[in-house]
Amino acid sequence: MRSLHDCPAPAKLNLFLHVTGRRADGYHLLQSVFQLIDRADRLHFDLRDDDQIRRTNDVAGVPEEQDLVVRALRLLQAEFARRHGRLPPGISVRVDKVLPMGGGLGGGSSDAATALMAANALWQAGLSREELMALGLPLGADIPFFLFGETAFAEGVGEALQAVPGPDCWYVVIEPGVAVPTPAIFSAPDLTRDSKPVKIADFSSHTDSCSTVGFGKNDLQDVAMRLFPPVAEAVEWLSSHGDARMTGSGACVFCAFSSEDAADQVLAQVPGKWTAWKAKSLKTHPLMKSLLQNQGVVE
Ligand SMILES: C[C@@](CO)(OP(=O)(O)O)[C@H](O)COP(=O)(O)OP(=O)(O)OC[C@H]1O[C@@H](n2ccc(N)nc2=O)[C@H](O)[C@@H]1O
Ligand SMILES: Nc1ncnc2c1ncn2[C@@H]1O[C@H](COP(=O)(O)OP(=O)(O)O)[C@@H](O)[C@H]1O
Repeated sequence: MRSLHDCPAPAKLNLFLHVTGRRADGYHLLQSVFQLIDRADRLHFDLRDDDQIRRTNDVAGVPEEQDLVVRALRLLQAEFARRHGRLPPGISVRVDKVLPMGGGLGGGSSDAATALMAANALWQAGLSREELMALGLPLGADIPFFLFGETAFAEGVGEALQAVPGPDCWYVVIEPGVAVPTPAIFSAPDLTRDSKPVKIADFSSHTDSCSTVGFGKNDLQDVAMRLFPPVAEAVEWLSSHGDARMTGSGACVFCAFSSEDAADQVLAQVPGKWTAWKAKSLKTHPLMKSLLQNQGVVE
């Protein structure tokens, strides 16, 4: 197998996100439920005749050397060399972006996770899911979740993951048109940093219907709304249709619905100044069966 084309890198939503403390190194301790949804970037991988890792297309705002995909592939290539005493062939990768950057949808992290899964299969590198998660974590706190591949209750900085049944919902997502830089939110003096820890069972008892998906809150939302008024505007508008909240450190805002029709009705009313779309919750990562478990990889 020399190629893997059209590999999805799905987005995530943080159904709630609590900041419960701060580590000695300044990173914040979180509790969150990460939900995969069926809106995705698409990545295409081709083995090369040399040993270079190259991105073949332009991605606005992301130079090749900084792309999490390129950096993840180079990390895995070095790990392969450490284990096998030789470099595996290089990879040319094309990254077709659909997910907005700085949107709180985890696009960059998901791209990197998909790249790790694809290269692990193309090189037959044989790393386990846990080994890939450990390799990806230094590049981004959300990368382990995408490799975990199912709805997860996350703690720590997002690396301590436990599977949890998520609600089966349709989501309307609004892109407010700003990119929120994560550091700006975490460094704000008025950020809530002392939310009381919750238990998985507290969340699980709220997952039977989409109207009760509003367990907890997003502690990053008030700061994001203050610093980025378009986020506040989108939250206010969507709140008139349900329990609207921001995902991650923003900027995207979402609301859950129990049917596609209900989502369509709200989507049709979203003011034209915003990009908005609907997405369905995913129980598992679309590459989970084929790549992560190394079963029947499709070329
Ligand atoms: C908060 C989440 C929830 O999913 O937001 P999104 O990125 O998805 O919006 C993520 O955990 C974000 O993780 P990640 O995307 O790796 O954050 P980075 O951009 O590396 O973090 C930028 C900066 O934010 C601060 N930071 C980040 C994560 C964290 N748990 N505590 C922090 O204090 C640190 O100062 C860090 O240097
Ligand atoms: N492949 C990539 N896709 C998106 N962003 C990337 C990528 N590689 C690096 N980045 C950087 O990561 C930042 C965060 O992007 P992203 O993960 O999409 O947002 P968020 O963390 O808010 O969900 C971007 O602003 C960009 O500078």
